[in-house]
Amino acid sequence: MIEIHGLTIKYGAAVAVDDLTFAVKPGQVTGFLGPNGAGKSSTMRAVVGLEAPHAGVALLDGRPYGMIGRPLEQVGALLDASAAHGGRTARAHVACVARSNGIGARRVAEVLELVGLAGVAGRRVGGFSLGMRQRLGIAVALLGDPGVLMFDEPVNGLDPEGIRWIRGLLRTLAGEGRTVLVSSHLMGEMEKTAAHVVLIGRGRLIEDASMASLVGRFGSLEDAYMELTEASVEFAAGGRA
Ligand SMILES: Nc1ncnc2c1ncn2[C@@H]1O[C@H](COP(=O)(O)OP(=O)(O)OP(=O)(O)O)[C@@H](O)[C@H]1O
Repeated sequence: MIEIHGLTIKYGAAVAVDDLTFAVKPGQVTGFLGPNGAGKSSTMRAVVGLEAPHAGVALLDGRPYGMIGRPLEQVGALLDASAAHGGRTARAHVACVARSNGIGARRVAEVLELVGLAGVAGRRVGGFSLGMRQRLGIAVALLGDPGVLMFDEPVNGLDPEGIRWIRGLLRTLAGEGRTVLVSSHLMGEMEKTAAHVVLIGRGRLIEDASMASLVGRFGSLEDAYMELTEASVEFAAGGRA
């Protein structure tokens, strides 16, 4: 379970996340949606201690990230697919993270197989496509077999097979009773994947509802999104139709 209570994150004078409160429950995929700059990544970063909130807290199963032992076994996160060192091989990258968390070589091979990179594990990450890097980031997120998983725009750069694979993976992870939070701008894909939606705009909560209720009210997730975010879009090319 992820609990966000009154979370406020500022960058200088700019408020990126503004008194945000919501909970992400285990056993279902929760889509984390909102326009560019809404504060999704900042919120996810706060959950894993990469942002110091101005106010409020982000809790993992009741405790802040800094208070949990063996963090990789509690929470896995894909936040930035470009985070891996380009000069390392995929296997070396995952093994390096594994070693520093007391995780053995067998699990390294397992997660590389799971994300479809076993055949290229000896290649340098610098030569990987965006989709391959996403898969590598997902491998690292899964390394500790954590109960909480966060994926920031994981389908970016993935081919259709990869997008379908992610959909199945997220559903399977949630079906195993894990807490799964995933951000995306692809409404059609989210409608197929998530059972619950947290929608934010300008750092504030707009909607926290089941997918079924949103689709029931608006006809589709895209229509729900367009209507509910109308007042919160900061960047719209040529104005909004
Ligand atoms: N390190 C930073 N320094 C300054 N401002 C930042 C920083 N990170 C994010 N911001 C600002 O905070 C706001 C929220 O950004 P954030 O990346 O959390 O939004 P997002 O919802 O993930 O957006 P997107 O959908 O475009 O990825 C934006 O206005 C952004 O410019």
